[in-house]
Amino acid sequence: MSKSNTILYLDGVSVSFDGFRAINNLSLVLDKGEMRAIIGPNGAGKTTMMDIVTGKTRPDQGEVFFDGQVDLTKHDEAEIAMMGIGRKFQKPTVFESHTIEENLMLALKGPRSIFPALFHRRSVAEVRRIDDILGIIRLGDKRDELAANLSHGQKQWLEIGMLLAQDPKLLLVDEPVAGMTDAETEETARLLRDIARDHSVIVVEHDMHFVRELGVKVTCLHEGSVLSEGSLDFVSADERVVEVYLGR
Ligand SMILES: Nc1ncnc2c1ncn2[C@@H]1O[C@H](COP(=O)(O)OP(=O)(O)OP(=O)(O)O)[C@@H](O)[C@H]1O
Repeated sequence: MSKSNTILYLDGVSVSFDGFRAINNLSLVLDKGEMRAIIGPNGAGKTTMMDIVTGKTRPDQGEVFFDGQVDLTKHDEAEIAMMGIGRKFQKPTVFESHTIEENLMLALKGPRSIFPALFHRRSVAEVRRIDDILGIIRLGDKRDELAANLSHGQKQWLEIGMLLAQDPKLLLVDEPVAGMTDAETEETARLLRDIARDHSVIVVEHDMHFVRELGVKVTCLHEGSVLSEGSLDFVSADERVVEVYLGR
């Protein structure tokens, strides 16, 4: 299969830990601009797959390409992040004692130290970029509030905003709606759909109501490989998916 027009291309990828194959001949292709939902039971290999993409774990075998041509197995975590793969872990890690705007400024500045990031004069371009991100993450009216005062769901949105501030091409988002209210969950689906208009996105999630709201192609992983792939209706009707995951 051709890699051109793909943002992520995994073919025949395997990785073992102490002889146990956590990822087993996994092939998964994400087109440029696509948003994909990844589902599957505990231990299916979802986190390990993301660890391989971000360079945290090296595969024993297989091809892992980003943006059609970059061989990710030849790069380390820091290089991969710089190339434009951003990852959001499940637990929000915002700077609680800083305002929403300061959190976004820190993210815009990336690896620079906190002091200059917070106290240098904001350029017009930076202010505009922060305005855009605040709009996308539904926190436009909370700019000067402390992050500590946000709800759990809003903290998740802020962290997604911090990811956007680094201008990634591909976002990996791990269980974004765990612990959110129903209203926040639905808003998160809309928010990610907005982001997916100009980014490629992979969302790992167990909440099937949320996955339905995303309205994208679904991949179900099981024992380190793809068990089923297609629309949510197709995947949920797959007896093997019902047996190992949905029917539980
Ligand atoms: N560093 C490691 N050392 C040993 N085993 C590991 C390691 N990382 C993952 N595993 C094993 O690999 C398998 C896949 O784990 P992984 O965390 O990728 O699954 P997951 O689909 O993300 O599950 P969950 O939904 O619970 O997050 C599991 O059996 C896990 O115990």
